[in-house]
Amino acid sequence: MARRKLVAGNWKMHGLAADLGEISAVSIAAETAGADVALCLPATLIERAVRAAPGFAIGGQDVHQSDKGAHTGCVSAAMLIDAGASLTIVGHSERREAQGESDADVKAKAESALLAGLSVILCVGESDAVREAGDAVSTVSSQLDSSLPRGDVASAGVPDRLAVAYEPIWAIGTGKVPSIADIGEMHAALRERLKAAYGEAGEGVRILYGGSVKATNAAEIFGVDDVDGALVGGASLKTSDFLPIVEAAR
Ligand SMILES: O=C(CO)COP(=O)(O)O
Repeated sequence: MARRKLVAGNWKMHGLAADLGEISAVSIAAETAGADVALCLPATLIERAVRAAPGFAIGGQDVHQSDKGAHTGCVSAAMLIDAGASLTIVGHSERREAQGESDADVKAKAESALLAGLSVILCVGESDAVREAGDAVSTVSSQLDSSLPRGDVASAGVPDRLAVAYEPIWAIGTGKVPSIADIGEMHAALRERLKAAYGEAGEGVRILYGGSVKATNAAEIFGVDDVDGALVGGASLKTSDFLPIVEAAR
């Protein structure tokens, strides 16, 4: 099945008003790109980015599972939408690790975001130790099984508004990338899990690769079956690094 590629940048804890020019430059290039393009920004920058780049897909990096309440420091899906966001990341390994988010938390976050009308990039990925032990595919498959939105929420958001990002933890920010064969094996396994969860609709869910994606390796990674785009960290911060990756997805 032909799926349009999605190249999303995750700015993590980077980005000030001085960087709005980078965002508007990406948004202009995105108008003629052969792929969908998005930037997931710190919450503080979302509203100004939406003003600087009208019509461009701006996202958050996390969302709380509740609509509102006594959750100091958290942001709800309604708040992201209110700021002009159209998507959000959930389940990034940096949050799973540092904030102790479980698969059940990630599932609840994805369901809350989809119900509110956001698109979701749901991240999964294995540690170095799991990869070394030969358990990467089984571990990440079961992580996906227990993080995926289910029930009525799933049918409202699948396949158009859900993407999965496979991000091996050991490849994030390290310059290390799995072999092309390993990426292909993992993405094929995740496609099977998506079809098991959603039937044929699982064919439409995009599976992104993330972890040290650069202009120099993007084209080869995008050529792998069931790689439907990328979630890019460090190389999304500068237009000059990011746009060649977007171009490689054409
Ligand atoms: O974590 C990532 C994107 O969410 C990947 O980060 P890097 O592209 O910097 O390795």
